[in-house]
Amino acid sequence: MRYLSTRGAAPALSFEDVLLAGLASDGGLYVPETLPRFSRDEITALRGLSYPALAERVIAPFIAGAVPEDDLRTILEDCYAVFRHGAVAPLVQLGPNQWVMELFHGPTLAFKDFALQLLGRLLDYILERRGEKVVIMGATSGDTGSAAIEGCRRCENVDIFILHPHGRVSEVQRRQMTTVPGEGIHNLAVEGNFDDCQAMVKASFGAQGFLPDGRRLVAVNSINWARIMAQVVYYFHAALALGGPDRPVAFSVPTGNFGDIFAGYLARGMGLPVSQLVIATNRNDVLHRVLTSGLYDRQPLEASLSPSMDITVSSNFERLLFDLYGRDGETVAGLMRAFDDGQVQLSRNALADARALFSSHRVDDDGTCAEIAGTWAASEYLLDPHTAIGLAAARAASRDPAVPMVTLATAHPAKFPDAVRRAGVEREPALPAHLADLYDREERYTVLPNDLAAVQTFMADNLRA
Ligand SMILES: Cc1ncc(COP(=O)(O)O)c(C=O)c1O
Ligand SMILES: N[C@@H](CCOP(=O)(O)O)C(=O)O
Repeated sequence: MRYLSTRGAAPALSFEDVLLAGLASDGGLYVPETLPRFSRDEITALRGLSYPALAERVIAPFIAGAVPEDDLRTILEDCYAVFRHGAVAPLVQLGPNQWVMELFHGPTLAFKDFALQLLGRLLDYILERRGEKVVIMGATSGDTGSAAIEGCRRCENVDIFILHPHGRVSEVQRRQMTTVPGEGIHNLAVEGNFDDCQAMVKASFGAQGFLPDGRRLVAVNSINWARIMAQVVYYFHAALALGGPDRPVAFSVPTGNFGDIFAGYLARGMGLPVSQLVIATNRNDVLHRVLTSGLYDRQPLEASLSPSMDITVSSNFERLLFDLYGRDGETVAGLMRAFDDGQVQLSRNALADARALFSSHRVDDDGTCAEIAGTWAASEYLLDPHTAIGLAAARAASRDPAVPMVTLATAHPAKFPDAVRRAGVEREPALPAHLADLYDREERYTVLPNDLAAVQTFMADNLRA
């Protein structure tokens, strides 16, 4: 299996090199040259497998022998053993054919653990084999940061630098990142927003000369292909649990960087009968606007009750554009240049194809609170604000009522107690036991100006030997 850059001008790489590369040297994102395809019988044969065994079957074609079978099995078993629910990703029914898949039973209480537990272990394994040290640089609007730190903190061969927008993540999210002890772990609170942090990460991948000793950056954001690959698995898990492949399943996905829903798009491309993919956005609705009008444009970022989705430059949309434009890297590079300058108008064909693949819905803060309150009143089920957006979009979507609709529950409500309170729900969401003393732990982070040179200087000065 080889991986191609969406901008067509970087060399094709193997899985191992893609894992370590993050962003392609031409600024593009890596995607597999061909998508593995499972027949209906092959999907049927996946029924009843444990989560790690299912993960092994789904991702083995992408890893393509970079990790020997037995080692991959051990890695996957270790990854999902740390989840606090026997089903790993349990499904909860909230109404007729209305389900949520709880993706928040990992160590940091968000869906990011599914991929970052794996990414950390794969990195550890491969860096040890190569005898190499790397520098992890990531941007977070709240959840990727703690999941990356938790997934990678035991890796001997990495220093970790996570940029978050100062004052724009929830207190629980911040404490989850900043209370993890470790000499090689650095949290940088940037006086800007998530887009600024993400732009600094991408710029740094493009010019890594600021790092001493020829060290290289590795990405933990969903620009790293391994993140997306791991997220494909839970679409299979849900569909198989609800009667697939004999029955189609629909998904509603709270969306920001377009990584999670892109994994669903890939699952469909791999043969899973996915009848519908609903893009659920908050007020930062670039993806809803592009599907509505075809105009992919940059708008100012606004803070919302769902801070993890406060993103206006949606990285993985580029991976979809690559497919929508016939996998023509030069065209995608041109589109991304135009987007960087302000806006892109999708062609009539690309827009029609995008609309055939996805529907979309925008939910503002009032709609988020109404969904949290309504679901609590109807079912005594507590939603976090991101999942609430997904569920509100699932209810609003025009759909076949005979097809199960699964909303991805991307975070635990205890990460966002303020939003739950604002929704008028009196039940205080409790943190699980392993985080019960989170507010007593000592925090460590550095506030930096919204300035690339300041961030890069801090990184270079604080690398371990
Ligand atoms: C809780 C939560 N829900 C939804 C999302 C959106 O996921 P994606 O960026 O993959 O679209 C994020 C972060 O990205 C998140 O942290
Ligand atoms: N919502 C994310 C933002 C980063 O997205 P990623 O999936 O590309 O890592 C977060 O919580 O940090």
